[in-house]
Amino acid sequence: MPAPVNVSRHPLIQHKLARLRSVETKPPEFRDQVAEISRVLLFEATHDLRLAPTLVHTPLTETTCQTIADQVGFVPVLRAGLGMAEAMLEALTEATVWHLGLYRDHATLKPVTYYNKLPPKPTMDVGIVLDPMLATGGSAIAALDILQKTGTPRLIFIGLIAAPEGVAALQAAHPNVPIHLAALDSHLNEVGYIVPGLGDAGDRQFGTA
Ligand SMILES: O=P(O)(O)OC[C@H]1O[C@H](OP(=O)(O)OP(=O)(O)O)[C@H](O)[C@@H]1O
Ligand SMILES: O=c1cc[nH]c(=O)[nH]1
Ligand SMILES: [Mg+2]
Repeated sequence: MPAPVNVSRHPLIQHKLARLRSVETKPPEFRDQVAEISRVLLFEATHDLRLAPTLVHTPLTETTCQTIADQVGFVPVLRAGLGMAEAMLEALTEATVWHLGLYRDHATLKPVTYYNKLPPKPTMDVGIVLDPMLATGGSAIAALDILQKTGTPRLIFIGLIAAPEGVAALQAAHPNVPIHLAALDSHLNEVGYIVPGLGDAGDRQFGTA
């Protein structure tokens, strides 16, 4: 049985997705919505990180609190994953960021790697691949293949919008990797775009359309 696919049911996510999808939404607001949705998804996706007891002095007394014991590495898939990583770093400031440059060839729809800042050996307990769009699944699979080779013990994928075709392909290639999403859409169109989707997530964040 593959790891679960979690599609957030949070009303705030639904509300913000409406703005994200709208063709009227310009890059500044688009980036804000990517950031806010990403932070909520991070909270959901990291619900089972390990904790360790830590002694804290409050103004009144000493008390034992819990702090995150797992070392987390974010792997944003450039370009579109960048906004997700920045937002998540604000929530989990101790995380490491491993940039991974992939683009999808327009003719073949296959991913092409152009930048890889991942470590050769495992340095983190949990590696989280970040890419807003899971379309054919080729880019997410390639990112997880590369991350898996580092020997990072626990892997997670967080995306904003997926097509059923991408989810099926990712589950087949990486059955142990949980998938966290804001929305699972209807299908891919004839040129591999998610429908209804939001268009090109990189272009809409950075104003390059
Ligand atoms: O599931 P797939 O079919 O592989 O498609 C998804 C990929 O396409 C987009 O990247 P794009 O190639 O547009 O690069 P960009 O982020 O630089 O715009 C998106 O951010 C994913 O990385
Ligand atoms: O719908 C899609 C598919 C791939 N990449 C995007 O940015 N959007
Ligand atoms: Mg793009």
